[in-house]
Amino acid sequence: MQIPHIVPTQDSALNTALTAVINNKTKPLGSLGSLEVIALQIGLIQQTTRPALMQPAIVIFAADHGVVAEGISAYPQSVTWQMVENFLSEGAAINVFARQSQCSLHIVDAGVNHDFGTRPKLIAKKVGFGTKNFIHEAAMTTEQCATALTHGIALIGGLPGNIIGFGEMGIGNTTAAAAIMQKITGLPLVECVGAGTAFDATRILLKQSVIQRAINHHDRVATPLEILATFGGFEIAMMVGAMLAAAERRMVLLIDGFIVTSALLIAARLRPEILDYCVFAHCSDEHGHRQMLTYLKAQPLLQIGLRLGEGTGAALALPLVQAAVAFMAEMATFESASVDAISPLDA
Ligand SMILES: Cc1cc2ncn([C@H]3O[C@H](COP(=O)(O)O)[C@@H](O)[C@H]3O)c2cc1C
Ligand SMILES: O=C(O)c1cccnc1
Repeated sequence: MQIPHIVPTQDSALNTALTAVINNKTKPLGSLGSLEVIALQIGLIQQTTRPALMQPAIVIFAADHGVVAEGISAYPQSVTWQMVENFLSEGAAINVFARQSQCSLHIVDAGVNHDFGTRPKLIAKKVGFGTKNFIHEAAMTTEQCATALTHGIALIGGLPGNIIGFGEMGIGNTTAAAAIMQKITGLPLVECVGAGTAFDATRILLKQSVIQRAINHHDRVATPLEILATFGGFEIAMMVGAMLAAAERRMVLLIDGFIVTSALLIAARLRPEILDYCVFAHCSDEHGHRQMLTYLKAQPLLQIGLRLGEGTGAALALPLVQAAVAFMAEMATFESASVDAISPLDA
């Protein structure tokens, strides 16, 4: 398997040209805040002073986790496939928000512990019926990890647009994401473990001790791909492949919450240039997400107490990203609108 090659977006001449376009719009300098940062970023990604977003898509990667046997989630594993059914019948939060943001939604079975049969609307990329319990053995084999990455890479070729939001579904995956976070960032485990779907302190303590035992058990695991195969999930590995391929294709990557960002931690360790292509939709209320974002030097767009996943933060932030590109394309300049620009004394 070939890890996609990603080109850094930095280009000082284009940066200057884009900054001039942004600053010539009829507004005080810098007054559109984060939208200006995103407009500049997308101009650099698309290598143009006239960026445009087409056919936005959100892809939900679903899979199950063997570590649920340790009681780390408040919900049973069956919820994963039941929620996939809910996505397919358009009843989940992400269906509502994707409709509202007018983006297409794609659901991938990366490794759910359920036989869905043949379903036209479900993208069947099942690597296995859930991962192994990583407290005893690696969650997946090296081959399964490579297969998941390869499927993720291939999926991107089937998308017509130039912006992709990442979402996930998998009972137990906040435990996998917390383990990945600890291994990649080196932060103390207590900083990495949050409640997930649970709300009782006892379960958080249980999660911490399960992950600590697993980390001790797999004490030689060090490279990003080893970390992914040992502690990850099929949906997380498939997201890593899809993220790398999307950045290679110069798409905008809309990053959702805690689990999606854990996939990005792996992708960024493999290809640091990927961060040039990422827009961070929100800061989740999941304990640990803020620290992950700080580690990646990321500025999230929203902080509205979300802790759901599914790509809901990405769907909600999409209109803001579209607004950034729209103001570049549609706002008048000081010259075209005959508005007096900044006076030379203050310039
Ligand atoms: C009904 C329901 C819908 C969800 N949609 C996303 N998640 C979120 O919660 C799960 C992770 O939390 P934990 O690690 O505690 O199991 C993931 O499936 C995530 O996408 C859901 C969870 C539930 C219960
Ligand atoms: O931040 C997230 O994406 C998240 C948090 C809790 C549960 N599921 C997802």
